[in-house]
Amino acid sequence: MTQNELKQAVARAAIEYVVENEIIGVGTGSTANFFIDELAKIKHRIKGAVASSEATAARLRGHGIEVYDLNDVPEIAVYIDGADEITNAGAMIKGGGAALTREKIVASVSKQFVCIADGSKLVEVMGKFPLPVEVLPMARASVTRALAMLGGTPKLRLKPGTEEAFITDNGGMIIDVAGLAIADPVALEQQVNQIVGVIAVGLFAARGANVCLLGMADGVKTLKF
Ligand SMILES: O=C(CO)[C@H](O)[C@H](O)COP(=O)(O)O
Repeated sequence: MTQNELKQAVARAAIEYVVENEIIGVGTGSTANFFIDELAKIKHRIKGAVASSEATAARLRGHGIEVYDLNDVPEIAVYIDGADEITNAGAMIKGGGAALTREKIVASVSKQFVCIADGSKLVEVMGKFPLPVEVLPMARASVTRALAMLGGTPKLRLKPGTEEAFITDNGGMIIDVAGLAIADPVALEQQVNQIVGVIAVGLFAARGANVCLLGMADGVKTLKF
């Protein structure tokens, strides 16, 4: 099976977690895109969705799914999103698609977080995937220095094919920190959150996943945390 087929399989399996007549939290990335395409098939069974990025909002609307402003939605029954890495305790690195801040906000008001990922994302210790940190542009240099003190190698994310900084949906920049072996994800999440100028860190540990649907060659494996 290709990686895309594994992603499609978990996207299909995630439909079982969709709560009828509710507003669904929807993540960002290629796996989330497969999920949106599956969600479109049952759109008459949901009220609508809250999107974690402009790209996700556009794809949802393209399928005729109503997109709600989070400010008008006090609580979300379930949030479904991918991950760049996930541990067998449900902690994740997210933000490869630069949507980490909105993803974290939507996840924070969701009763259940269902992570959908191909099996290659399951790791014992996170950090092989560079940790994304969204920062206010004026704090780019000071946050980079502070992140270097944590032992990794921070690097400003650039717009593909250019020397210009990548700008997020929120007007922030992303610093990717390579070379961290994350022994204590909750402690590191707290530490990075305390750096002045950080908008959000792509470590989802204090609030990790409740369920992970992992796409494996022999089928979808469900992990519950
Ligand atoms: O956190 C994310 C976007 O900010 C994605 O969930 C993560 O990057 C995984 O992406 P994909 O499903 O394309 O492998």
